[in-house]
Amino acid sequence: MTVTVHCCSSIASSSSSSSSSSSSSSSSSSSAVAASPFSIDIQGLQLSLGPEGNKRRILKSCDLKVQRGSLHMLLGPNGCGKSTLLRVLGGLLYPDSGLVQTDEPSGFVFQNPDHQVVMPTVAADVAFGLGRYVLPEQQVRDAVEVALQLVNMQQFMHRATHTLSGGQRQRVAIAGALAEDPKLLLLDELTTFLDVEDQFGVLEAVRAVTHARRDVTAVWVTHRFEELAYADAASYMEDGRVVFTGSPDQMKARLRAMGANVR
Ligand SMILES: Nc1ncnc2c1ncn2[C@@H]1O[C@H](COP(=O)(O)OP(=O)(O)OP(=O)(O)O)[C@@H](O)[C@H]1O
Repeated sequence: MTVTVHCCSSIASSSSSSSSSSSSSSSSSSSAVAASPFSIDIQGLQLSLGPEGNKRRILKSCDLKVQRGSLHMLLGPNGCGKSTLLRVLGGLLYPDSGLVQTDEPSGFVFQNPDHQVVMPTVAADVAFGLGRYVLPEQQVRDAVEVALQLVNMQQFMHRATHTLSGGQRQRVAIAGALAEDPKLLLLDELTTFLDVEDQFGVLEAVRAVTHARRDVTAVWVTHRFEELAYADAASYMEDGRVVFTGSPDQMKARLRAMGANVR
C-alpha cells in the first residue's frame, strides 16, 4: 500500500490525479512533520497525468526536503514538472505513489494577479478568502491588517485594487493567502509580468514573511536566476525529478557549470 501523508494525517492513495483544493483527510495522526525541521518531505513521488488510457508520467521518483521557515526556490526548464509538484504540495493533485509530508494549510498564489485580485478594494480582496469561515467582523479586520502588514501594504488597505501596480497586486494576492494563516505558501512564477522594481518588492515581501514567521515556508517557482539572491535554498528539477538542492551560491555554481549566464 502506498501511503501519502499531508502534515499530520495520512491518506492511503492508490490512484492518481484528483482536483480537490483541500489537501488532506482525517485519520491516523503522526507528529512526523511537526517534530522535524522540514515543512516538506517528499520521497519517491510518482504522478501521471493525462486522459484515462493515455496518461504520461510527469513526476518520476521525485524527492525534496525543505527547511521550515525558509524561502525555497524551485528552478528548472519548461515542462520539467515544477508547477505539477507545487500542485501536489498544495493537495490539488494526488500522487500515484510515494511519501508526501507537508505542513498545512497551504496557500497558492499564481502568475497572474488579475486572476486572484477580484474585489474592488484591497481590504475586501484580502478578506475575500475568509468569507467561507464564520468569523466575527473584528477578527476578519485584524487578520486583514496583519496580512497587509506582512507584505508591507497596510497603507493601501482602502485603495481601489484597479489602481495598484502589478507588484502591489501580487502583494495583495499574497496577503489574501496569508490572511488564512497558511503554513506553506506556494508561489508560481509571480514575477513573470512584473518590472524589476515590482519583482524585487514582491520577493522582499515574501522573504520578510518567512523571516518574521518562522513557521511559514515559501516555495517559489521561477525562471529568473537573479531571484536566487533572495532564497535561503534552492532546488533544480529536470524531467520530473529534483536533481539538485543546495544553497543559492551552490545553485549558481551549478547553473554556471551548465552554461547559464548567472552572476
Ligand atoms: N493536466 C495535465 N494533463 C497532461 N499533462 C499535463 C497536465 N498538466 C501538466 N502536464 C504536463 O506535465 C509536464 C510538466 O508541466 P508543469 O506545468 O508542471 O511544468 P513546469 O516545469 O511548471 O513548466 P513551465 O516552467 O513551463 O511552467 C508538461 O509536459 C505538461 O504538458
